[in-house]
Amino acid sequence: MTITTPEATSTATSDRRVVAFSPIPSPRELLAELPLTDRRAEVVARDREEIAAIIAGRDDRMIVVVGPCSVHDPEAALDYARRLAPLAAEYADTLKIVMRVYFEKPRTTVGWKGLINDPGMDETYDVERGLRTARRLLLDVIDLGLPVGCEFLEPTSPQYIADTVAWGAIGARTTESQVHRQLASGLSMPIGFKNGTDGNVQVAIDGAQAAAAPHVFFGVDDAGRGAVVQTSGNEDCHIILRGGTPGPNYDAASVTAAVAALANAGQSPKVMVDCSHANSGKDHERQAVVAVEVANEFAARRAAGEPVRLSGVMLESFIEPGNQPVPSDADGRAALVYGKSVTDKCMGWDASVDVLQALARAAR
Ligand SMILES: O=C[C@H](O)[C@H](O)COP(=O)(O)O
Ligand SMILES: C=C(OP(=O)(O)O)C(=O)O
Repeated sequence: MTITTPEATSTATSDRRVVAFSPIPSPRELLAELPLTDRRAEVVARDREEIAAIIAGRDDRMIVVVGPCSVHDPEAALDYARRLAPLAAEYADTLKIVMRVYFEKPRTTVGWKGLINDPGMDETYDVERGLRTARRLLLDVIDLGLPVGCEFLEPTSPQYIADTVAWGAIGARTTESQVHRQLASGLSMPIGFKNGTDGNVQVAIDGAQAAAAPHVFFGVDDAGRGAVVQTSGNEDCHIILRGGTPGPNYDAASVTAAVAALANAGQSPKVMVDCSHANSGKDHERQAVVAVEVANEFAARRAAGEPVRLSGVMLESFIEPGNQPVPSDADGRAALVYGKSVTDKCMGWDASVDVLQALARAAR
């Protein structure tokens, strides 16, 4: 790899704060090395269609996006996928289970930005290894029969992985960003826009509306060249209620308000509820309470013959409950607890099984 230093490229006014440029393989090269294959492509396309049908109200199952807050150990993530796959098959008549396989973490200020950015959690930022590890894991998860859900954060990273992804999210910190709305307009899978960290739901509705429109913007092509990107717009967008600074927003009044605002904007009057983040007060044990509450509302409305307003839920779940700090040195990395989040607190596996069962019961 040739690292270009600013001395080689800078002028008196450019790159004064850039330390280095480190080239990485083009998307085309990585996809050739780790191909999706026709068989997996069929599976991804079918999963995307099913998820889009639920969002549009043509399929009355519930989407459940469940998995770790972030992937830091691909082995543990695959172990989790092996546990989840049989449940996804068992509940397939009522739930469309999608595994959260999140590689890009938006930070409130600074912190570890995820496996693609720093796969060793050692500040070596081996992005090439991160991309390769991420893509390998995505293919392995698909091979277990699970659809994959990712948050898209870096505007060019989707070129390396998006062909494998059945559902995507734009996070609370970027939902108002034009760059991310443009990106979503060209992505091939359904996309959920989170409400803002301040609790503003309208920005998510605006995001979904902006992403449904065609856009022209700067990007890179699959050879990694700078390119003008023209998109046709993504009609399969929806909003995700994740709570905010003022508190949770999964209660009936908040959902009613969001559904009314969606109808006003001409969008599908259905919401996904993120049971974690500000809806749980970042308390992983509260996620189960939130999930059961929203699922009961789902069941009650359906039983009363009223329109169902919930298209899905999101859960942060891993093998062990809680979280642990991102290690700061090699000793810390060696002492990491297997299957435990290094970002937000997650429900442990046993609690997750109970919640999935409760959701399936409610949806039935
Ligand atoms: O979901 C993960 C976190 O909530 C998000 O990345 C923000 O994390 P931070 O506030 O710890 O930076
Ligand atoms: C960062 C996340 O959520 P939010 O954008 O809602 O904070 C996440 O789901 O990992």
